[in-house]
Amino acid sequence: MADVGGTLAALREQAPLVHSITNLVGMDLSANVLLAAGASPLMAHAPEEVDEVVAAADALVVNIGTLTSEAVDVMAQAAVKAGELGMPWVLDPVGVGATVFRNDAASRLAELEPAVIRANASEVLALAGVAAGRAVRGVDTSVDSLEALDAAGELAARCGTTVAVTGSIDYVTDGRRLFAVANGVPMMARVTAMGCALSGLVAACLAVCADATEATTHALAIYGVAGECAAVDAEGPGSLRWRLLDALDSMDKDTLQRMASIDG
Ligand SMILES: Nc1ncnc2c1ncn2[C@@H]1O[C@H](COP(=O)(O)OP(=O)(O)O)[C@@H](O)[C@H]1O
Ligand SMILES: Cc1ncsc1CCOP(=O)(O)O
Ligand SMILES: [Mg+2]
Repeated sequence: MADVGGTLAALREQAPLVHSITNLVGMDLSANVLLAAGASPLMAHAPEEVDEVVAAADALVVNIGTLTSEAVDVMAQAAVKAGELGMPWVLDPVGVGATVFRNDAASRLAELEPAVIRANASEVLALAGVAAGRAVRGVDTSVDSLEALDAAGELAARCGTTVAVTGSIDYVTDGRRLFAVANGVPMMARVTAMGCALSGLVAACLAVCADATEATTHALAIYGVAGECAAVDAEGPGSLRWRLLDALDSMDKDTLQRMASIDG
């Protein structure tokens, strides 16, 4: 595997433009995480401009968190255009399993060949179709990431994509290779849109690292290490949120290499 410090350096050197079609809750944090990591965010949702923005961007993230039927069509339009241009894109299927509408939208988008699907464990189980008997009530996971490991592998093989299931340990698999990232702190799950913003960072890393599974693993490690640095002086979720932005901004390569815990 390429080194994680090299991916952070490439982010800062190349400042990839990341087109985000994301939810109303997560837009602000997503844009700020991208900026702090060295990338350049652009949130654009209008069908009239989506093709142009995709053409200008280096990567795309599509997130179904606050969905409307118009938004699903725009997301599909952007994903198809990205596919035509060979540009990598990330699907974040927020809350899949909670409603039929979300299930249909997530399945439709997953068929459009995202380079990466990044989700929590409940969402991976639901999207893989192995969540029978487990009610999904909202956007937060009710199970540990390890419980979704097999489902992640099946989903990756079925969709021909890389799947990242995040949680206490993050797992990244393309159905063949498997990496485990043991960074991050539990309090990250108490800040809304932490996962959404992470999906944007995964897209940014895809733009600077050709191997989608390695790029994703590096994004998770960079974010998890930032979370750990932020947690040192955080008094609660509010200060963790802003401290994470500062930690991303000031992260140095040696600290990242020393703290990154990647197995596989
Ligand atoms: N219990 C935990 N311990 C360490 N890190 C965690 C924990 N729960 C979530 N995280 C981290 O929080 C970030 C968001 O992941 P997650 O909470 O799974 O996504 P979502 O917000 O989409 O549910 C990831 O970097 C993940 O590693
Ligand atoms: C609370 C909420 N409701 C719809 S989208 C959203 C944000 C979810 O963010 P994350 O999946 O990163 O926790
Ligand atoms: Mg989420």
